[in-house]
Amino acid sequence: MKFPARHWSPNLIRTPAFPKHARLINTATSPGRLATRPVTLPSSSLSHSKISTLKPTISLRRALPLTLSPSQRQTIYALATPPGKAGVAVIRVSGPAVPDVYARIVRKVGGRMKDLGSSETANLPKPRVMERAEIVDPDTGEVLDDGLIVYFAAPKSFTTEHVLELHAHSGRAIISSILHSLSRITGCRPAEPGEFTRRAFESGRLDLTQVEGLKDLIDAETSVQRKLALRAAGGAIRKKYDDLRERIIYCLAMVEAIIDFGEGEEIEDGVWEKAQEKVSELQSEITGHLHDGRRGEILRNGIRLAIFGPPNAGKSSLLNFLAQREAAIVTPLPGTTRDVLEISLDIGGMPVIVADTAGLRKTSDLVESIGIERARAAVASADVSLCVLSLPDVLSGSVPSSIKELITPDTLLLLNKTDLVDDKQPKSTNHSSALSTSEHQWQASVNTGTGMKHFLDDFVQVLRDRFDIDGNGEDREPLITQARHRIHLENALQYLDAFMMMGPENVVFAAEELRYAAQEVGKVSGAIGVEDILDTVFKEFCIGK
Ligand SMILES: Nc1nc2c(ncn2[C@@H]2O[C@H](COP(=O)(O)OP(=O)(O)OP(=O)(O)O)[C@@H](O)[C@H]2O)c(=O)[nH]1
Ligand SMILES: [K+]
Ligand SMILES: [Mg+2]
Repeated sequence: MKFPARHWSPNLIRTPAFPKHARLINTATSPGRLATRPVTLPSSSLSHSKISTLKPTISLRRALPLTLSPSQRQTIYALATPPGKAGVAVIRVSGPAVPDVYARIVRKVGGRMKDLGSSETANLPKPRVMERAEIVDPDTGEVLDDGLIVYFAAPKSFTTEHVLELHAHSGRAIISSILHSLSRITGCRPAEPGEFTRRAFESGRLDLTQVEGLKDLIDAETSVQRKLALRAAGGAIRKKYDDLRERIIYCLAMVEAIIDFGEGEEIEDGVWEKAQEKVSELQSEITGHLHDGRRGEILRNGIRLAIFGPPNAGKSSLLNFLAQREAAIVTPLPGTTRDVLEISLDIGGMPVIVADTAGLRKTSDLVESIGIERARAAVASADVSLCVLSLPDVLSGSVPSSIKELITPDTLLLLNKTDLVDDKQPKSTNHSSALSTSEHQWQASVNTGTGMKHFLDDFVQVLRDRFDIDGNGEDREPLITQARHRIHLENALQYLDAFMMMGPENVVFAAEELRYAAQEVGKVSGAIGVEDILDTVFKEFCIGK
């Protein structure tokens, strides 16, 4: 079979914005879209075993969006700890002017006064060793604070540049005098939000999933979030995306071998089929990740739990019990709660955003009816819903059907006010088929506390099971923890789908699909440097990180 000459193929690429409707553009007139380098193949005939050593046209190395060489860069500084009165404040300085900064504003306690103003004569301290030092005004030599300093020599630092950390006492006047001193040293300027981390990324020390993990680690409020973030920051997620990308590139290498040599001529038959087989494996794997019930994203952002039910069932009382404070108004008047009240809680180590809602009933009150609409919307958008009913109402069959309709097998059901039932034995609610559909139900009394410990323990376990928190093993760890990852994986899948629809006669276009798929996966880790992705990721950071 003859294939078109391939020399034009790198110039013809499709705009990723329209994956379904191919549009060909020329990279010669649209520079920077896709860089490819030619395949170097051994001149002898190829066999399957040799294909694995092929160098495909996408570099496996991280594309560095570095624009300035380290020596051209400015030195940045920022307060790395929260501002305010505290024992210690850390001011971080990173960049080529660090030796100068050290020479001019650090003075060893008990040591000789240094020749202020000359970096040439600066004796930089031993890296990674904390030293007691005075921090002084660079012009007057006035002592600003007595603290500690630690120096990290390039490239063994977070940013891979020279880094100096000044550990001072955290007080407003001390911090501002040190920052002001730094501003007077040539080449130094205040850091932008996330700029230290951005330098770490640009130097290849961190990839984007690690950057996001770092941000999440700082923001983590529960142990589940911390574990998830630590895994990302440690590079476990990066490894998985790198692996996916390398496997796509392996398929691309096979397809490119066909383009260059033509099946049946110099390479064995069946290479096309082999590539299709591998791509189909990738398709189902990615589909599996996309159908993860948004576990990673939910655990990262918080499980949305909606409490709903008829008026006076004790929904707000339950919210207050979970929050351990009087967060919501509780009165004997039905229709007390009108708006959705959301509280973020740590429940059994999990981040849960609990929403208390207005009791559902027919009403002519305008405000209440808006509240009820919002309640329904909250239930519809929740990850987990918990229906509270009063047990006496259930036993007397007075639960309205409009509420029973909302109860599905996934709905958690708390039958409250057991204290109002004479016989304290748990009651069978089997006579109400709507209620028995719920797989998880408890009987308790929020007011007296009877049954509440059991409810809470069980409830935590249901959440842990539902979000697979105790599941062991790498495979159980969610791969997608950000909406951004999902978008890139969905795009990659579309390109793989497009590849699978092509026959060997379209081998050149098929290769392009794989190239795009690899590129999409690469965007997750930042292996493909796309400015707008970088800006979105880094703008979420605060200054000093
Ligand atoms: N006896 C008894 N009363 C309870 C129990 N739980 C809540 N109550 C009472 O039931 C009344 C209504 O409680 P709320 O928590 O305001 O009920 P709600 O479901 O939020 O009501 P709305 O906001 O009006 O829809 C209050 O007087 C509570 O003290 C319970 O376990 N036993
Ligand atoms: K009430
Ligand atoms: Mg209420």
